[in-house]
Amino acid sequence: MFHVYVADSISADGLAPLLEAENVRVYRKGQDTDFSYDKIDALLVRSATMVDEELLSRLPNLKVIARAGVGVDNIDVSAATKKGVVVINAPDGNTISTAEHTFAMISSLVRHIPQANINVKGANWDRKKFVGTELFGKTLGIVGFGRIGSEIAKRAKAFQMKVAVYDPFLTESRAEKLDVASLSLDEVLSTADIITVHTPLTKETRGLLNSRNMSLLKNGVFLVNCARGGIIDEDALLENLNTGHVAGAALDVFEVEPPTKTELIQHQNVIATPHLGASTKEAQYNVAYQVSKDVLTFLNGQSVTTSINLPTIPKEILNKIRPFFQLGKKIGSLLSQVSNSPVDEITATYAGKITEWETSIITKSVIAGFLKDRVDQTVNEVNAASIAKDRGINYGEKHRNESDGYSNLMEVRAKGKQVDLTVRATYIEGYGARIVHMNGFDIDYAPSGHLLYVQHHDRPGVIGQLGNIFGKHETNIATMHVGRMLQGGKAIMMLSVDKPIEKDLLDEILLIPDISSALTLELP
Ligand SMILES: NC(=O)c1ccc[n+]([C@@H]2O[C@H](COP(=O)([O-])OP(=O)(O)OC[C@H]3O[C@@H](n4cnc5c(N)ncnc54)[C@H](O)[C@@H]3O)[C@@H](O)[C@H]2O)c1
Ligand SMILES: O=C(O)[C@H](O)COP(=O)(O)O
Repeated sequence: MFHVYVADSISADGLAPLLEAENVRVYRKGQDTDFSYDKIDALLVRSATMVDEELLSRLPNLKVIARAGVGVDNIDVSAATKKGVVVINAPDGNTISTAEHTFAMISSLVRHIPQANINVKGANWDRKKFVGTELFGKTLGIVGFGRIGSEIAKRAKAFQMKVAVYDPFLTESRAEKLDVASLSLDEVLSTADIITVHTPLTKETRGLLNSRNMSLLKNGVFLVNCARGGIIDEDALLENLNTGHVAGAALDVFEVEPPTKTELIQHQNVIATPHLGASTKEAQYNVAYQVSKDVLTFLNGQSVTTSINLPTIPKEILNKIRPFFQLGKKIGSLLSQVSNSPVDEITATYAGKITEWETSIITKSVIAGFLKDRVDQTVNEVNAASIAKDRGINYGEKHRNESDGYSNLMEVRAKGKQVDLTVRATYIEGYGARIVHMNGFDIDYAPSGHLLYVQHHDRPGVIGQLGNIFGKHETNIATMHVGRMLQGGKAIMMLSVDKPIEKDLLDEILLIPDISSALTLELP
């Protein structure tokens, strides 16, 4: 049974996939109290809950954090990553609602609708006080031209506005396709009549509009922030509102929520909403349904494509690489068990069809498999890189053309001062994963279950003696594969058996004169 804790107010209809799943129990904050933090497998939040190191330390069993929305600035993603916790979000479920809210804010701002509404409700009729500005023909500056920014541009076009955009990641072809002028930030600031920001909040975008560059703004400009508090510096904004350089501001988000800067909120030319961009029935259903389905998929052992801290791989490709991903874990574990001295470098080399796909996640699975039994914490492809770094293990990957006749080939080399191990493997559709090479020996075996790895001399009778010992200990040999370089030279053997190999059996095998080493291996 999986335990899911819903920490913020999330649409109950959208939670249906989790609520209806037989292997999941959902606990909602304030409603269900019969749960313990140490059992929670998945945590669902919006922007209210701060998922910091302290909260993470109270959730030792946590596997996934789901943000029912876009912004993950309330989640310490790097702390989650270190703990091997996957972070997912619902990137497009609230795009339309937020774009519509932004446009409602722009219209309200330039026509003073909120102020006029209060005026009329106060039994006044001050028509002269609320003379507005038309949108027609004006330039809308959009800073951050992703999902929401581009939806706003479409709406601005319908109002016959010109659109000037700043986004360092915007390609020329996309700007052309959406018929917007792609400019520098300073150019947007100095030409637009209304400016709206739609970037995530990052260290680069905090204070993106600040006291320095606000001097470039046109006199009488309107500013809008429905993205994240802090992208427009609030102190600089207040100063420019007070001088009248900025004619008005529409704010849905604040540096601190609820906002504490009363002078800014109370300013007669500021209109404000309490972080309502995504607050529609439709958006809330969309984001809740999207993350519920993804959390369920993830808990049931399948991969998801909306992860923040894993490479984003399309589902069809993910299905194709899944066998290699599993094989990567096995190879990592095999190398870890075979190497008896420290490894400080792991290199995965890919050849064949597999090089057409994203291989970085497979390399991370190799590292996770290698580290799994060596560290006292959860290791998976999310935190494998940071754990490897902490342990001084460098890793890398290469692609090469020659695949030794296999349609796909994976080679992993683990090197240290006293160790240099190489394993090659392939995956054959309908047949499964095979290790085809180990440390200079060609071989062919399935890497799973209870195995015995033997290094010996290729002499008559070795296999017979070994078989007798297994028979005496009533341990059935399921498969046996032998590899040698030269007749009568060094050779290796890989046996798979039906149950774990006991110590006294192993000790007897080691007494066979032509066997130089024998190592039991357990693979997933
Ligand atoms: N008010 C709300 O309720 C609400 C709702 C949804 C999203 N949001 C906020 O809006 C943000 C944008 O959402 P989205 O879905 O459009 O995200 P998105 O990822 O599709 O778009 C963000 C864009 O910002 C651009 N960008 C990144 N760094 C930049 C920089 N330094 N300068 C200029 N552009 C930069 C990116 O290239 C990208 O195109 C979210 O991160 C979230 O914080 C707020
Ligand atoms: O990033 C988001 O998705 C929005 O800011 C919405 O936040 P909310 O889920 O708290 O409304």
